[in-house]
Amino acid sequence: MDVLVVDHPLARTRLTAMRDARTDSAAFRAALHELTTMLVYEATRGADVEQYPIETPVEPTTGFRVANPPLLVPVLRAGLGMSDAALALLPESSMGFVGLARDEETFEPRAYLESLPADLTGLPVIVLDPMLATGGSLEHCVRLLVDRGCTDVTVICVLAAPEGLARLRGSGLPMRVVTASIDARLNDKAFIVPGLGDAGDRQFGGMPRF
Ligand SMILES: O=P(O)(O)OC[C@H]1O[C@H](OP(=O)(O)OP(=O)(O)O)[C@H](O)[C@@H]1O
Ligand SMILES: O=c1cc[nH]c(=O)[nH]1
Ligand SMILES: [Mg+2]
Repeated sequence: MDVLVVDHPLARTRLTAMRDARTDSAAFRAALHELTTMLVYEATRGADVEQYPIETPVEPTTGFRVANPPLLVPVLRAGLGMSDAALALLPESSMGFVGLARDEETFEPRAYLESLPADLTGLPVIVLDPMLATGGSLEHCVRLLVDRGCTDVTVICVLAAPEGLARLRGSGLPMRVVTASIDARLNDKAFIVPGLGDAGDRQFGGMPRF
């Protein structure tokens, strides 16, 4: 499983804002939006393009467009904060939605929404979720996609724990991961350390559990 760590200086400053406990929800959402732009930009570097003729005000030339725009799948809630930035860079993309809430006793994901095309054969998919902790949520999500025939999955997250990466690797599911950081470990509540807390709560409110 390929893992790309995007450690561009401007990505690091946005990640720092997200980690900082003093950052309020509005600033957290703004940093996530900007960081997502950078992650999607790097994740799509190898995307196939097709050429088509255009005319500048001066003369005809060759234009380029993404040959097969990916389906974007934010994992609710926290992935919602990445969807606007991804869709802005990939305006021809369509979107699917998966809603998962991790049980904070068992750390297993509970699914509450699955809105995906029935057949994903031949369609690349970009999954958006800021946090890869135990990997249970993203394994569940990627399995939904692979069960629908998808063979080209890119998971974009802000932070990845080594434990989550190992779980995804061990799942044998076809995917690559693009992240801004591989953090040190999980704590005894399965939160990423040093992490940034609960990415859903920091965007949308909620009670701290870490
Ligand atoms: O790798 P895991 O151990 O499965 O944990 C990661 C999941 O936890 C967070 O969502 P959460 O369940 O808190 O839901 P939320 O987005 O509604 O806050 C996060 O956005 C991931 O989906
Ligand atoms: O550190 C973590 C782990 C799971 N979910 C989060 O939002 N943060
Ligand atoms: Mg949460």
